[in-house]
Amino acid sequence: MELEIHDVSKTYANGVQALKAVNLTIGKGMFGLLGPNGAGKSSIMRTIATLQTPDSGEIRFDGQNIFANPTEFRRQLGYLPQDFGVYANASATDMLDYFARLKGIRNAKERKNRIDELLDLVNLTEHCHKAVDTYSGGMRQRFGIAQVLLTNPKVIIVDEPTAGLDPAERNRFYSILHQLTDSAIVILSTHIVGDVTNLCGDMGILNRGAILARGKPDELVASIERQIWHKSVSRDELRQLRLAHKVISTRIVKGEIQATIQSDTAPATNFTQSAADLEDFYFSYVPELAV
Ligand SMILES: Nc1ncnc2c1ncn2[C@@H]1O[C@H](COP(=O)(O)OP(=O)(O)OP(=O)(O)O)[C@@H](O)[C@H]1O
Repeated sequence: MELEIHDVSKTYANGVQALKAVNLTIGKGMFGLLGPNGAGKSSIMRTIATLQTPDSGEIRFDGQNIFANPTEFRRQLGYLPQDFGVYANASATDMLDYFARLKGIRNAKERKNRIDELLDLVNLTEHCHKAVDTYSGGMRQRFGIAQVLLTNPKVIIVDEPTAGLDPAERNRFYSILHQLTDSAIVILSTHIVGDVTNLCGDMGILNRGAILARGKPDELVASIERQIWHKSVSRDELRQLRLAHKVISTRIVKGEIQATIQSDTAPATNFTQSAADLEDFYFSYVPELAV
């Protein structure tokens, strides 16, 4: 099972070049597409979902160009967009039944069994008769996943699914996604580094429409090991540091500014070396805006 994205570029009518020759080959399991707001994550997700065509380049699933027969590819696809609408007052069961019919599951018993199974998977059985538009954000996202899974898709795309979820709901959502990775390609787009750390065996960093880094999270972190240094600094010191060093991020820790620097050697005395993590790797490619 393989999804190959070759040299995919897209410029919108307003002149914004959202994708610049994106190349990615994605296999079974959870792939994290990490990038800041406006990086182009939704653009690549919508393109894979065949909702928009690239200006140039090609996307192949198991060797077949997905745009040659989009209807056929969509049968194997589950797409959870960033914002998906729900019908006022309809219960989860009724909506899933409606979508299952639309997707061609004609046998009523088969539909009921599949819906019961999915409601159980996403822990919504006890709420299945309540109107979906009264659900919390986390419940809605779990409902969205149930909807996506109705037809056992082989390629599942989830666009920033954990934005706005509280930590408990986020964990719950992770554990549902995790259960899908044995049998499908799952592409998760997110700007939350922790989502990728916790879930993904493979990842890419997208910024300004281009893939900046690609690999297994552990290996990417290992590539900057021993290069990460911290120090608490004043705003003036921070300004000076930026002139001479690669300050990749700053954080307020106990009311003080803690600067993180990437360097092969100690930048100066009083810096503490620390173990690198995925957030450091991310910021080494996508520097945060100066505070
Ligand atoms: N339909 C569109 N028409 C014109 N410009 C668009 C369109 N969709 C996205 N863009 C622009 O393309 C760029 C990439 O947007 P995209 O939504 O793909 O990024 P993103 O990484 O998903 O961001 P976010 O995390 O904010 O959703 C942005 O500059 C955005 O304003």
